[in-house]
Amino acid sequence: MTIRIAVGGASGYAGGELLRLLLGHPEVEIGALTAGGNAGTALGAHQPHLLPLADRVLAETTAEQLSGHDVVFLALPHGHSAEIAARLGQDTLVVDCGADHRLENGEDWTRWYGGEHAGTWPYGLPELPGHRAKLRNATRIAVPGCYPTGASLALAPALAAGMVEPDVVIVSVSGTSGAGKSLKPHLLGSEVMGSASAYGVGGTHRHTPEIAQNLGKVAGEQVAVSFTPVLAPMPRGILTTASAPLKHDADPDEVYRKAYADEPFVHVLENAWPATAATLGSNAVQLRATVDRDAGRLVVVAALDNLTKGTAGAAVQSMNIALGLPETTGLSTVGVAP
Ligand SMILES: NC(=O)C1=CN([C@@H]2O[C@H](COP(=O)(O)OP(=O)(O)OC[C@H]3O[C@@H](n4cnc5c(N)ncnc54)[C@H](OP(=O)(O)O)[C@@H]3O)[C@@H](O)[C@H]2O)C=CC1
Ligand SMILES: CC(=O)N[C@@H](CCC(=O)OP(=O)(O)O)C(=O)O
Repeated sequence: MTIRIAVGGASGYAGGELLRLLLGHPEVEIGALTAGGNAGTALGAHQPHLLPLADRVLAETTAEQLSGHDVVFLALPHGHSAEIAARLGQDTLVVDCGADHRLENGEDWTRWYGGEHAGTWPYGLPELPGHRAKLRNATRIAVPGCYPTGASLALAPALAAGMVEPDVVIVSVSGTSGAGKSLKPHLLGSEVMGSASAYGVGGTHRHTPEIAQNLGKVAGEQVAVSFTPVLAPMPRGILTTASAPLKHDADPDEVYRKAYADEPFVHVLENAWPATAATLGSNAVQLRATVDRDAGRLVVVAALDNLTKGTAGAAVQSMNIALGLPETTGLSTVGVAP
């Protein structure tokens, strides 16, 4: 079977990671590649690591350019996917790496992103209960945000087991590629190098409602989420530390190992603590949970690559499920270290 794919936003970080993974996918043929202002230039000028595609010329991001493919990946800024998807038939699988279709509550969307909600699509985090089944045969998929992936996988097993109170604290350290390629004042090299800085402090980051949505479903009740993102001087990776008050005593190793026993991409570590370097370029999430007895809290640490499992890897994994391919096709769990 040859799956013809197109990538909207191929010059960006998420688009580049999608193409890196898709070049290694045995069932895929790469069709149209599009961009915004960089349309008309060669992909090699933006993605020098994607040598086999270096001479491809980027087209404008329009539904016409993206139509005629089996799968269209959209790695565009927020707000661009609904209009394009509406003009691609339901026989095309559209996988949106942006946030437009992740939230279920339209009021949440308007509060956190502004404007009208474009609707909710099946959510590309199959490791959360109930999601894998909804991805099978889906024709529209919303890829999770990079922070919600680590935070949700870190806390879901404990909340599902009733082990902790629905009142969680999450601090996630992210590499700079999480912010995309466009120039942002706080991301100038001289501001970022040699310094770690918190942002979106005080419950103001737009991933907070997405995390609360995921955890609330697992817990079966509303979960209070305090989330603080931290920018760190590294290109890729997210290290999340999550904690919650213990409700009853249980062995976290057992709870977490059981929850993820059949998951090919979630690795519950036994001897080491998760580190971002070990997940670079891989679709793996490393996790480990423990109990801080003096504080009466569960503490979980999770590491992933924001561009792989945090975006493009989740997109390819979700495509595999939707098309009935083995879920791990074209995806590696081998990282790069040191
Ligand atoms: N980076 C990450 O870790 C994650 C990113 N995402 C999401 O993926 C999407 C892409 O992010 P990322 O790759 O980081 O961003 P980048 O800024 O690196 O890339 C954006 C891409 O979109 C194109 N683009 C920009 N404006 C327009 C426009 N008006 N019309 C058409 N195309 C346009 C750009 O083309 P050009 O080069 O011509 O400007 C580029 O190809 C976003 O929605 C982001 O939120 C999700 C999870 C994690
Ligand atoms: C380091 C950094 O800036 N990270 C981004 C999160 C990127 C992400 O997951 O993107 P979505 O916009 O698709 O939700 C941020 O905090 O906005």
